[in-house]
Amino acid sequence: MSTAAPPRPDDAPDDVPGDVLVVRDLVRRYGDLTAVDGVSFFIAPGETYGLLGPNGAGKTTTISMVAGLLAADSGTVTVAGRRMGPGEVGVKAHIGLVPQDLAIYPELTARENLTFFGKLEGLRGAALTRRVDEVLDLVALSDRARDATKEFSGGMKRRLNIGIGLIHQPTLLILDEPTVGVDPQSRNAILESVEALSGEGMAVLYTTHYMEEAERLCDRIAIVDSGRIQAEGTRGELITLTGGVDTIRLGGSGDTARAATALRALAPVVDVHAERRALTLTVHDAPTAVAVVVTTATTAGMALDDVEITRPDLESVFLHLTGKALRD
Ligand SMILES: Nc1ncnc2c1ncn2[C@@H]1O[C@H](COP(=O)(O)OP(=O)(O)OP(=O)(O)O)[C@@H](O)[C@H]1O
Repeated sequence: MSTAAPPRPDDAPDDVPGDVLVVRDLVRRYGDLTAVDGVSFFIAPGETYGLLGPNGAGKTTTISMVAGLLAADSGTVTVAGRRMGPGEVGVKAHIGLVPQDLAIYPELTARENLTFFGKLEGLRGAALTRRVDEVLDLVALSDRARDATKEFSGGMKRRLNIGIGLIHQPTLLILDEPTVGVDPQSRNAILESVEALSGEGMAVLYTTHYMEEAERLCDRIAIVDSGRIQAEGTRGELITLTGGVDTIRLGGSGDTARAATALRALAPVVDVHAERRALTLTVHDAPTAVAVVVTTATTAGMALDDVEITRPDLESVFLHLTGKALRD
């Protein structure tokens, strides 16, 4: 299905000194399955980088290797200039990992949980209290700080889980599908927290299978499938891979055949598909072209009752690159 060449294949990333994370040629096999198959990317300070792909694409396996929880079969991970390797405690101190599974104590309050994990990270006294307050604020749980977390909603527990990952002020925050199964209010709070952290200069590695989240949060996005980065870039760069054409659907009655002929002659129009009561056009830059399209169709004798513009999104990019839908 894929026709366009990906802008950045899995060869060496064009990282620069000062990048928070540099991943080169990571490979991880489980028996015959290559779960991660030569993944390379980098993240600059203040950048949010997304791994967008369906379940089983290899996202969790990749971040487990980045966080030093899982050994790679080959490839390297460098965080804040230091190579991840066995026993590399110094490197791990730069990383805040927020796993999919919750790691909180239900009998403790939110504040007690954060204090406990803060102590594990070596924080004490006033610095610890100050950091716990900051984190409670960041994940929007200040007003529930004294409540036992067993009473929290799933979304609030997720937010606390993120707070725990942040307690030691990591340079790199890794979030593994942090909004799966949470209520819309918590989801929004999570997305706002990530935006705030990024605004403060934190580098974020964000995995998701939600296109909308990748589009909203990520400066650059890697489209991941079958253990490989199929394409990488900004949202705009990725969308050009689909050919960059939009769709305008004209619904109505009248002389659709004559309208189709007139529309085909317009410069922005790539193709016209005619049905009895509708025309579907592929066009360049639909928002600009729509006025002349409507005028031309009307002048040719079509009475319009509906005009709909569809622009390609990351879902279209994924489909274009892999031949599959992002969500089954
Ligand atoms: N411990 C393991 N043993 C065997 N196979 C595994 C193991 N962990 C992951 N896999 C396989 O590796 C592939 C990638 O899994 P991974 O969890 O990294 O994907 P993912 O993109 O994070 O998806 P999900 O969001 O569902 O976790 C899948 O085919 C999965 O079944």
